[in-house]
Amino acid sequence: MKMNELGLVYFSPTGTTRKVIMETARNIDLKSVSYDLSIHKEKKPNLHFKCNDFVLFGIPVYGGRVPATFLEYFETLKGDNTPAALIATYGCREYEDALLELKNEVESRGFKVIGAGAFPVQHSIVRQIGMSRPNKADLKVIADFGIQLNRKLRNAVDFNNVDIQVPGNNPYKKYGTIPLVPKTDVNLCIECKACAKSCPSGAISMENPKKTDKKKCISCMKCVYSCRKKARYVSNMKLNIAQKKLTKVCKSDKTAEIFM
Ligand SMILES: Cc1cc2nc3c(=O)[nH]c(=O)nc-3n(C[C@H](O)[C@H](O)[C@H](O)COP(=O)(O)O)c2cc1C
Repeated sequence: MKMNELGLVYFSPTGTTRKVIMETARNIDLKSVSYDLSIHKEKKPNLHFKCNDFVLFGIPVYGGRVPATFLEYFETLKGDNTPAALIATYGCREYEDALLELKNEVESRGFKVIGAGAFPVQHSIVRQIGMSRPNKADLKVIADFGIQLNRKLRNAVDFNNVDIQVPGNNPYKKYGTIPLVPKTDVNLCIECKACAKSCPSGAISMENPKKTDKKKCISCMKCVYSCRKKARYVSNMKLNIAQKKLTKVCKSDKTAEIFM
């Protein structure tokens, strides 16, 4: 099949999903165009792809699901029987219904899923879990995923008979609320507004970046990671509770699962 362009459509508040998607893309022989949907946009970009494009969709798993904020951008997403592959990164607990939900969402908008991968990585809330993952060995597995996709694209005449199965249940898990809204240390904050500009859900006030709308915050931790003054933080008490809970259910040595 003569292919055109590689579209990278992803949500990556703390950068891990981006790392995984880039490593995959590096092994696909197509010119790529990135759509980072983890930056709040009042106006949604038109995400229209042709039948000979290839699209990699990348998400972090939130509560066993696709982040709802990412799906808001799907209003303007359209494929034309466009081949696509899915990447879900997760913090070594479980990815539950996330891959199945992502597959159903993209296929209902004109894409044909030809491969998928679930990759355990460092947990963005409790960083001791899966610390420093993806590591060297993980990156090798991720690169190999890209190589397999590239081979599939080169060898196929069409993808009509491809039927990738991924784990998960439908109805999906209910979205839970995570009571971890980062705060601002007013003594460290210099009001540079970097957090407000980069918040994926527009929860931080542009006029007063020390103010966070608790209802809009999705606890993605982007503001905590991106504040150069380290003024954004989650209270130690709440973090300790999360750490205790998550340490029991996460396994830092989980391995990647590839569906081809
Ligand atoms: C709000 C929230 C919910 C999460 N839920 C899960 C989960 O259900 N299972 C899991 O294993 N990891 C979970 N994680 C960890 C992330 O999936 C993981 O750290 C991911 O790689 C972060 O991606 P990013 O660096 O691209 O933002 C969650 C993280 C956040 C912030």
